[in-house]
Amino acid sequence: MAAPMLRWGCVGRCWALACVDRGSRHRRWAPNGFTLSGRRGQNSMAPQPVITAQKPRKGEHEWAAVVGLEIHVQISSNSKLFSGSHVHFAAPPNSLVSFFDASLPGTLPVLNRRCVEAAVMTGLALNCRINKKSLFDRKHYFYADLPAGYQITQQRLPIAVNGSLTYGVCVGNKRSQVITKTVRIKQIQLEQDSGKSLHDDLRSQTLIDLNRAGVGLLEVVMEPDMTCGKEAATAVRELQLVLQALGTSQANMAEGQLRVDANISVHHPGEPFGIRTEVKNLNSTRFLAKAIDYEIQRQINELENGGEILNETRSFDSRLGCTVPMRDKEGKQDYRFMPEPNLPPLVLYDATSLPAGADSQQVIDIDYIRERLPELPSMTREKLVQQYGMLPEHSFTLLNEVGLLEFFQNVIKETRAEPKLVTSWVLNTFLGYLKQQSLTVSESPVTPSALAELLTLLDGKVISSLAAKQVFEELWKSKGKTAAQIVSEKKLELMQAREVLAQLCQTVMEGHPQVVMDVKTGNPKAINKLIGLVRKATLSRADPTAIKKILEEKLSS
Ligand SMILES: Nc1ncnc2c1ncn2[C@@H]1O[C@H](COP(=O)(O)OP(=O)(O)OP(=O)(O)O)[C@@H](O)[C@H]1O
Ligand SMILES: [Mg+2]
Ligand SMILES: [Mg+2]
Repeated sequence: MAAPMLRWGCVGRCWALACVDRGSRHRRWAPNGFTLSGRRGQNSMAPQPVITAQKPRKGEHEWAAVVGLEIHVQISSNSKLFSGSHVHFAAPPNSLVSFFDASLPGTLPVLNRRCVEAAVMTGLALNCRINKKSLFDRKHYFYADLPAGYQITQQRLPIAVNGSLTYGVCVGNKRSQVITKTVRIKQIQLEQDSGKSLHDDLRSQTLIDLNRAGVGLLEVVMEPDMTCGKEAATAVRELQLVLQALGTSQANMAEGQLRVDANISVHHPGEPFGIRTEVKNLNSTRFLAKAIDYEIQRQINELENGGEILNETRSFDSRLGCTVPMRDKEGKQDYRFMPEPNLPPLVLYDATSLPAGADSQQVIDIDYIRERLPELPSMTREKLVQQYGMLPEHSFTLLNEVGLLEFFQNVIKETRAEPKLVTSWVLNTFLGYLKQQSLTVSESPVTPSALAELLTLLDGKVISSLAAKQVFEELWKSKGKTAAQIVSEKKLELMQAREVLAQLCQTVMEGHPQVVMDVKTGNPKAINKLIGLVRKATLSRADPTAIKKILEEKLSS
């Protein structure tokens, strides 16, 4: 059979794949669990819009893709889940290892209260039901960086279940439309991280660093409600913002504090879900989206060619942009789960079950935590829209770019300019410069105070908007100078003196009698030419509205 030709196309609001076989069988894939003919795939969450621009051509069949994520989140805590060892990124190898972390016989786990509180906070923020009783289990597998031969996790009864995460996907030509989606959270479980294996190919050795062994993790397991890389990446970004707002994890993907395993399958709409593959350890949202879209395409391709999908773990090769089978985990693992004998059930309380006179240091009160939850990103965005009249998509950009919201709020605090003007400058000019030079907000040469001063000058009509752009460019180049200094050095103040402007208008009119005649004989648009000439004579330092007013007066007299 000839290899099928794979074609990508953007159908309306999300990328979709059309898989076209030159033979008689044509199939195509539509995002969101919907088929291109509009029927919903199984198990999909709350109604979501059908995303389709074209109907399948005659003879074409459809594919639906299904994506479910397992996310390992490193809990922000000074010490490990069951030992007092410190947690610190990039410490010298094996410098943060207690006897328990190294699984020395006779050592016992002591549960870290902070990790439990973090799990409860995260569960509540993700609308989960918090189990007042949860259990710890041993999950066995053999790997050199797991000295006990098992990981302590919560397989039978996890701490939080049945939640949801709502996220907004920005779509459209200018990403100017926000579609709200929800993914169900199956469960959140507390578990230990493993150590790290460092392979030294030169000496054919594997070195083990146990600093990470026993660090507290939350495994967030999502239901298979997503359908493409973009949705998954956006959901993960939202989760990251939630965790950071709660302070339960720094969720820095580059430092391994948030790692994603993506489960992916494809099926024909109306049929049961297909066999899933699991792409392990994705540590950036960009790679996550790429890996998922590649894997969907690969599976369709495989099935179209008469092949089959194996229930296997794969890894993403970011250099080649493809997924490859992982050699170390072939076949279905038998984890031989068993109850952890050294840890009693974890019991939590709420207002109704809290024993009278309970020592608050000894118990965890779910309601106490719920009442103290900080503001979550969805609320922050809502406030931005209400307080500043901002478009929803702008509130998404402000939160998504690291440090941008704080920058914006500092500018607002220090300027007299209207919030709309600040929003436009921060999101267009400032962010545009950052992107062009691949800089982060914290690396920006322009401080919030400098931009605030510039916008105050613009708002007060001390400078024109054209001059403001010039001042911004100077601010960017000449670190340390204030906007006022640049305005005065470059003589960019708006020309305010009416007599001077009137004189300039008079000179321009006298020099261009034909244009004057055009305006007077019924071509009002010709006045723009005169305005342009006066502005040029003022080196763009005059307010075009003021010029227009003077010219109109003169032309009508
Ligand atoms: N047919 C499917 N297609 C895509 N994703 C699926 C499918 N069925 C289940 N999933 C997703 O696979 C994940 C299963 O995770 P879970 O932790 O329950 O099991 P696991 O992957 O077998 O265990 P482990 O934690 O050892 O990786 C969930 O995120 C779920 O949404
Ligand atoms: Mg799992
Ligand atoms: Mg898994």
